[in-house]
Amino acid sequence: MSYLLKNVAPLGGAPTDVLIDNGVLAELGTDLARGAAEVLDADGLVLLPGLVDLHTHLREPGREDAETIASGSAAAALGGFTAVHAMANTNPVADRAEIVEQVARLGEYAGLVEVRPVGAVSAGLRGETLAEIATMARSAAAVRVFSDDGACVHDARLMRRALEYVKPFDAVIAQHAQDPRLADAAACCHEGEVSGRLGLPGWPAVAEESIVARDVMLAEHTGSRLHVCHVSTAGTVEVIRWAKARGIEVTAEVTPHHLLLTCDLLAGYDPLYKVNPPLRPADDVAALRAGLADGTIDAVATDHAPHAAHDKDHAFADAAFGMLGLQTALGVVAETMVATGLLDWAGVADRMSLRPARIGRVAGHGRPLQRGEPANVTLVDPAASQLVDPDALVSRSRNTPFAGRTLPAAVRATFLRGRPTVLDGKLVNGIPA
Ligand SMILES: NC(=O)N[C@@H](CC(=O)O)C(=O)O
Repeated sequence: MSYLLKNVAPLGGAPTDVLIDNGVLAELGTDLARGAAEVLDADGLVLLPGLVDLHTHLREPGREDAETIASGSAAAALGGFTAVHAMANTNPVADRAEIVEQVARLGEYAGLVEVRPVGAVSAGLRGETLAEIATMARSAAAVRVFSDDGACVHDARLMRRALEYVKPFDAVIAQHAQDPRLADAAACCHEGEVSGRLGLPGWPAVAEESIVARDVMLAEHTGSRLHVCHVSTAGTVEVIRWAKARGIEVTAEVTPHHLLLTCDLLAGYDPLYKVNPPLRPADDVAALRAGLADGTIDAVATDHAPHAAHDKDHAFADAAFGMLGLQTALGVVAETMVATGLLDWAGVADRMSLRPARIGRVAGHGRPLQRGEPANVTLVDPAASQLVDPDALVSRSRNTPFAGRTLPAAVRATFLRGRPTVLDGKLVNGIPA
């Protein structure tokens, strides 16, 4: 099947026609002949390289009540993604070849996005001994991102070893930066005025910043690649800016929710706003936006963290950490970065596709929109808007913090290797069972 996108704006630039044929962008130009292709009127639509998420919790194996690889893949495709990285904090933990290979295989069966498994850094995410990094890197899943996300690799010696170990595989350590000695187990919100007012134990910003400062020095010492997950404070942005200026190989991501929401939302003790790292004050949000705009923060990553109602609907202190993100990410970025003039659509493509694909070494994704490139692309209507209705999301969970908000822009179509997974804003093959 081939598709002719009529009058589409690649990266928001001048309108042109794009022919998708044989899995690739076969032709770009004005007034292309339709031939046997199905024509999609793309007037006013922006063509982006398919979005790539560095940080997705798909919950399979182990918590299929909250999400499966198929349901999470469907949410991703509807959100405009063509590749996602499945975090390792599953049950069993993805700390060896059999598990990462199974995750990749289930992703292929679902066939909606490329599912790139993340391997654990430490065995069982316990932070004591290294996981089977080499066998995961050499396995059929060819893991290139390793992370204990949900837990910090807090032991400096283990972190140093992990950085050294991944280097020959050109892989990266994605660190959940949070010193467990500074952010104790009971902490559940930003430490500051808000934690005092609500009477909740808080996480100080320095628990994140001190680990990032240490890790960039370890990355410099080892000459390895470090990636900082979900940056949440202005101080972390400063440390990364300094490290990059020094030539250290560090990259970083920010989540959509940290770009939009502040800890003021916690006033009603609604557990939907409970997330790790926590929502921060407005000054931090402004610094995160500025850091993403100037490229200090390389990527937007969703940290899509589905939780079943029986884990999330509790008193604030007892509820699970995490928020859905895949289906709302682009809208939140459009609101916080495009509508504010901080990024144009080419900038969105860079932060949500090109750079994350490069960081994760995801072949065939995050490529320039040029003839011959794999047709992993998404069509966005920048003039549309979407009302977030939790019941309309295809995730198995409902824990979106954006319910009732109207977000700008809407994904109209997503193509994976030339095949549409989403058309007219709907899954081509319906919602997976
Ligand atoms: N980001 C989150 O709030 N939750 C994550 C893991 C984590 O605690 O970081 C999850 O797996 O639910």
